[in-house]
Amino acid sequence: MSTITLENVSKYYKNKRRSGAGNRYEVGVENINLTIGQGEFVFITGSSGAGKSTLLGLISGRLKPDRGRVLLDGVNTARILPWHRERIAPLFGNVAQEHTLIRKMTVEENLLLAARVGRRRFESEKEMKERLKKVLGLVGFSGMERRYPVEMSVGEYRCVELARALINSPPILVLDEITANLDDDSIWDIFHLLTEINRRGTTVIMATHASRYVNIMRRRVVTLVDGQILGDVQKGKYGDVI
Ligand SMILES: Nc1ncnc2c1ncn2[C@@H]1O[C@H](COP(=O)(O)OP(=O)(O)OP(=O)(O)O)[C@@H](O)[C@H]1O
Repeated sequence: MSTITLENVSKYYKNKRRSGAGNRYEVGVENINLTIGQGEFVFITGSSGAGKSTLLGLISGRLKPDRGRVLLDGVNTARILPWHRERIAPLFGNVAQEHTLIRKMTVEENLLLAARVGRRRFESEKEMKERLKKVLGLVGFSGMERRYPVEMSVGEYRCVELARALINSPPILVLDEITANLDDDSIWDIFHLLTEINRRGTTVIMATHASRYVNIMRRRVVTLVDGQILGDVQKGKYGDVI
């Protein structure tokens, strides 16, 4: 079980566009206080540049806060010694905004690579392949092990990335804009899939612009504006601010 807590967390970037006496730093997020319990389904919303990707990076440990603390089950992740960081990585299954399957590898090769470098210990190659079959079945991709990324639609590609994120059975999924550029049917398929994964106990944290779907799903909605949380509403709607 993993509870994520952010206490007064800020993240700044060096401002590359600075000219003359402008700001030296760009705000990624500022003074974020947020707790997400195991098994929650949370949408992170906000306009472009509001800080969604930064927040997801801080949650999954990809980014380090400049101020404040990120706690996992009460343990400050900054205090975890480098050689113990590998304990954090298996907690998160990530799907990034960019497409990240390896083009020259089949679906099976992509997923097995993630299983081998992931820190979940499979007892045997057989167990790993059984897990591969299971996650491909879950995303509706049974029997497609030999396909290459170029042979897939964007929606199928996203499902395979989800399967890859799930192969090591992480308790938390962190998803950044994974339904961008998908047609309605594919978006629905992914939301149904995520609902099912969440029903089985996995925390789902998802940055999205898909307002229509957020409004239908009625889950917790965290709204960011200029790097700050302006809304955090259970069974919320897109753009709810409190
Ligand atoms: N690597 C970086 N270097 C400099 N500034 C950055 C960097 N990454 C993000 N920023 C800035 O931090 C702010 C928040 O960016 P972030 O990508 O987290 O927003 P976002 O809500 O995910 O946006 P989008 O919906 O466009 O993906 C923006 O002003 C952005 O320009």
